[in-house]
Amino acid sequence: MIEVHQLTKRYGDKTAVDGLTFTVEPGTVTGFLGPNGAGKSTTMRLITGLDSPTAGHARVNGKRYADFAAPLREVGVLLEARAVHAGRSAHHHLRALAHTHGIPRSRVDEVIGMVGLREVARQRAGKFSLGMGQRLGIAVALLADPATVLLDEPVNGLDPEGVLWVRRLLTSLAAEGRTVLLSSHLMSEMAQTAEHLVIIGRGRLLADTTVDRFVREAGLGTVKVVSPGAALLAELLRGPGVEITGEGHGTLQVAGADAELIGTTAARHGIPVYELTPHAASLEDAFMELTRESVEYPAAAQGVAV
Ligand SMILES: Nc1ncnc2c1ncn2[C@@H]1O[C@H](COP(=O)(O)OP(=O)(O)OP(=O)(O)O)[C@@H](O)[C@H]1O
Repeated sequence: MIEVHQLTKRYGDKTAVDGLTFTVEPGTVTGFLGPNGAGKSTTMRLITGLDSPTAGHARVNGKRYADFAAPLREVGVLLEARAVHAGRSAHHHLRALAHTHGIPRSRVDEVIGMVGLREVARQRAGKFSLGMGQRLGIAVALLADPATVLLDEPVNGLDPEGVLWVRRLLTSLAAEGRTVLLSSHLMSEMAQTAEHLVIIGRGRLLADTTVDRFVREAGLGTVKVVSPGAALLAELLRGPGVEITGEGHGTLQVAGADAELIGTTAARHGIPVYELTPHAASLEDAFMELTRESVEYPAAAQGVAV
């Protein structure tokens, strides 16, 4: 389990992490989301002892990272891929790490196989593609078979097969009862991999919830209605919080009312309905809605004063 309590990190005038409190439970993949500059990498660095907090603390399984006798065995970390000596081979790099941490050599071959680098394990890592570098970084994180895994943008540079592989790997690590914290800007990927979400903006906690609940509670879903009585139905449905578009072609897009309410209203007034199709919002829609105010570097919208 990862516990972050009132964690704060200031760099001069800049508060990168601001009184952050959350817990990452074992057994599920937790997605760590936030716009650029929100403080995700800083938080991960604080959890893994690469930086020290200005205030508050972060603990893994009840201990500060610095207090672990063999941290690699407790927490596997992928923060910056390619932090490998370019002249070394993947095999050499992993063997050196295994040697200094008392990990058996057989485990090196095992993780090389797990991450799919067997063919290139003896080549210099400096020649690796971005995706191969990511795979090596993941191999390092898993080398000591840790119970907690933190991965910052692990699918960065991976091809679709690689992305699918990371997804399966992370879900299986969580299913084994491990604690998995994953950051990624790829919302569709996050929606398929993570079960739980911690979302931050400008260093502060914005949401700590499940993916399903987060998307549902964003209330951005719409219902498509096809009816010869569309205009009358729209009139009946209109009210506070209900937004209706697309009238005039017998088709309505209704936001703020669910299919049950729409169907019941139509039935009560004897209006025939040919189609009633709910469209759930995506994680991306819900994320954009939540973080609209917290975007550190907003893109200037064309023709709109910002
Ligand atoms: N060493 C540092 N010195 C000064 N400011 C820093 C330092 N590290 C991070 N920051 C600032 O702290 C804020 C949070 O940065 P961080 O890299 O943690 O965000 P992030 O959520 O990981 O962003 P991204 O999604 O772009 O990777 C940013 O404004 C960044 O410029």
